[in-house]
Amino acid sequence: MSEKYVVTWDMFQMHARKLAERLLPASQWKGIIAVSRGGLFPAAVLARELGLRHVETVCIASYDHDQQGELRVLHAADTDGEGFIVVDDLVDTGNTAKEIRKMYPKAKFVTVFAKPAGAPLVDDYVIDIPQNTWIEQPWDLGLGFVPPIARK
Ligand SMILES: O=P(O)(O)OC[C@H]1O[C@H](OP(=O)(O)OP(=O)(O)O)[C@H](O)[C@@H]1O
Ligand SMILES: Nc1nc2[nH]cnc2c(=O)[nH]1
Ligand SMILES: [Mg+2]
Repeated sequence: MSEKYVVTWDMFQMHARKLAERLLPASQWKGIIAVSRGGLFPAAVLARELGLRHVETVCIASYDHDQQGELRVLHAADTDGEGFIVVDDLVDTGNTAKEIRKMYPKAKFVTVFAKPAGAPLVDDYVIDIPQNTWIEQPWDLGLGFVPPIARK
């Protein structure tokens, strides 16, 4: 990836809240299925904003680099997705989204960020990100010392 897009916690929360607004009225939903792990973060925001307390997970692990695209399902919520919001933090190639759609055909599948290859696979998302850009999520970052510009 040639570019980087750094996301802070407050921007993430702001975008996730915008997603929540588009999921009103909340009464239409039985609950949320978070695509763990990235989807746990927007799921918490949606659950809070929409007053939903039924939160399930689908736990997916990607294989090694030499087996790119292969996914292993470690745990799945037992439903066809009817009345559920399935949420992930982002869609990139769309490989994860394809698998999720097969598992929960009746759910509404949303993400906070979407790159062009994956965007057609989600029902809604908030922020467009170019395909060549790596999204740095706040839970993968930490505060660190930055040396003064003038220091040699
Ligand atoms: O559209 P794709 O190319 O499939 O990529 C999107 C997926 O990649 C990331 O998860 P990752 O597999 O890194 O695992 P994690 O959520 O446990 O960090 C992200 O949270 C999405 O689930
Ligand atoms: N953090 C992060 N995880 C990803 N998984 C697939 N694409 C991305 C990305 O751009 N950022
Ligand atoms: Mg993920």
